Amino acid sequence: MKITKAESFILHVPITPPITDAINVATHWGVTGVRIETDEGIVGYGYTGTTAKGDEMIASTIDRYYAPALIGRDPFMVRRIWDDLRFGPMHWIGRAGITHMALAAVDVALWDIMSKAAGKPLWQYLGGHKPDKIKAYNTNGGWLNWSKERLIADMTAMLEQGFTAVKMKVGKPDPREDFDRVQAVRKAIGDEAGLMIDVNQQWNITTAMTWGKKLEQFDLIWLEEPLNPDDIPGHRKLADELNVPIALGEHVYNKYAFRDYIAQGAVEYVQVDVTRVAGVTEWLQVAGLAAAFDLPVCPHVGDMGQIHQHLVAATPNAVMLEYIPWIRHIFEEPIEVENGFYKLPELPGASTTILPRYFDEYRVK
Ligand SMILES: O=C(NO)[C@H](O)[C@H](O)[C@H](O)CO
Ligand SMILES: [Mg+2]
Repeated sequence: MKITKAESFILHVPITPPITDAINVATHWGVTGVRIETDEGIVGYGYTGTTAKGDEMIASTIDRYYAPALIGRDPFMVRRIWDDLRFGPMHWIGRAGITHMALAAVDVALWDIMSKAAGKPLWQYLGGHKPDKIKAYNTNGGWLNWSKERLIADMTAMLEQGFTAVKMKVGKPDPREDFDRVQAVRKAIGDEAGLMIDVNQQWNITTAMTWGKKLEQFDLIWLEEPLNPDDIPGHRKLADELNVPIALGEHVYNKYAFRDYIAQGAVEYVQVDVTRVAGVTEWLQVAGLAAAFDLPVCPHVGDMGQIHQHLVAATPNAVMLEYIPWIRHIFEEPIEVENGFYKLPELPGASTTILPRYFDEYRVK
């Protein structure tokens, strides 16, 4: 099989109503990726996820440097192609961020093509582990711009829909407000429901130690991204001294950085995201690294779950998956959560095929 064409795309899908966390304001989700055609008529789609900023830099990396290098290549040589692009001209200007996310999009498209050619959903092409469903937790009712009343209403509604765990954002200017909101949510949802909190990197070590300790009483599943993602020693200190597991990974870009976090005992839930590391090829390596340390993988959903549902279904130490439904409607086979569990996709491929009408409607480039 040979690649005959590779062209980037940028879609901006509205988020209604807009949401905030401690460091992001998102009015649209950026679906920036690549559509790859082959001489056997199989078309692959791969993409990375943004808050609809910087997409043009990712797209131009694909069009100017990655696409020309793909023409004529066999998609099944995916790992050789990964090395060639990773250590190509873009290596000099970036081993993370823009150039790495552009490679993620290309790599996902190649795994989409290979599994389509095999007539299998990616989770079966990789070798299935969970036979029919994977556990979900819902983030889409816990945003930092939600009023306390809306927070409580959404959290209880999501649990009534069958979710057994929900996540809320903290990181307000005054941590006492965070404490009050977490206390109110825990009171409203009862002691049985699972609850995670996500700081989105807003605290320093002093705030994290002080308020992490105070929040222990609410029996949290994890404390997510409490500090700057480059502060490994700080997260190690929190992992040692707080009685709540530390979760992070959505801002960790490659297997070496995950190695440092894992080897230094600075992470307990590994949230490796296929759209932030360079695709399926690198995601599998990080999941294997976590497995060697008996750590659970719970991916962040920069892809909004379409690809990660496959990866979690194929990975023994992947225990559950975040659910945010902002863009599911644009896909040929949208993620489907029923009674708190993702139903596994059946169509061949990585569930990245975008419906033409939405491709046109949301395309900005
Ligand atoms: O932190 C997260 N999940 O754990 C969310 O991805 C972000 O809050 C949203 O994407 C908004 O940028
Ligand atoms: Mg997060």
